[in-house]
Amino acid sequence: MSTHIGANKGDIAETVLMPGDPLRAKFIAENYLDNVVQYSSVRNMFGFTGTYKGKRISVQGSGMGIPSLAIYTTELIKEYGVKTIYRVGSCGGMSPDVHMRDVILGQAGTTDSSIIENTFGPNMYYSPIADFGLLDSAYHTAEEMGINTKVGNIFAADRFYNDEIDIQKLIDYGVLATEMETSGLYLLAAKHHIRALTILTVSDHLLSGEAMSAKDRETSFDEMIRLALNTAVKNIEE
Ligand SMILES: O=P(O)(O)O[C@H]1O[C@H](CO)[C@@H](O)[C@H]1O
Ligand SMILES: O=c1cc[nH]c(=O)[nH]1
Repeated sequence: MSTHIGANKGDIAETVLMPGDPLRAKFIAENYLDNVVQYSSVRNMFGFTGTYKGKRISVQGSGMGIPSLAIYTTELIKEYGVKTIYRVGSCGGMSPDVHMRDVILGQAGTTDSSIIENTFGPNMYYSPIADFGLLDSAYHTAEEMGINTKVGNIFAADRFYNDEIDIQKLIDYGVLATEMETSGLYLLAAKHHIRALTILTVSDHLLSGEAMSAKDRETSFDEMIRLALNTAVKNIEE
């Protein structure tokens, strides 16, 4: 067991899908994986291992925000040997070019989180980016599956509710959508030399004010989940 994950060594696959919502983790495990075993319920941040198309895959909730994601990501890597993480999240569309239910591949993570500065110190503006191999693979897998994707910069916000930030400036600079984890995931992936990719579904739109229900955020992201799983099986080596 690690501090926040109630699994034994070997219980967790080298490839992990990581939604923020632990109930989305449960939904993915129950509806998409075979031979499922729940390895953790610590803090109700559920984790499961099963198979998809014969390949071993785990699903682990990360919670909301970079501090929570960083706990699970670090323990998955350091305690359980995880090598590849796909974040499967909801997001708020920012750009007029993205619409409700669009699937977005996070090429890079902009953030107002302190994680960059508390890693590199002041005056070093490190750019956390996706693993290019996974990004390329997910993009082409989506094409094969007939899923239209948008690819670009994601804003990982430190606060969900923040009326003090210049959202319009981020939109003007091409940021597609906002969520709360991608920059932290990509930074930690770089630190620990693992692969990571964020795949998102637009659940809200900041320009139109449209918003999905909590139940839809838990259960209605079929395209994103199948894309993540199909990309994952292509990138598992054994
Ligand atoms: O749907 P998940 O994966 O939790 O992601 C988004 O939803 C949460 C906010 O509602 C934040 O975690 C944000 O990043
Ligand atoms: O607007 C949104 C929607 C989902 N997740 C976020 O973090 N922000």
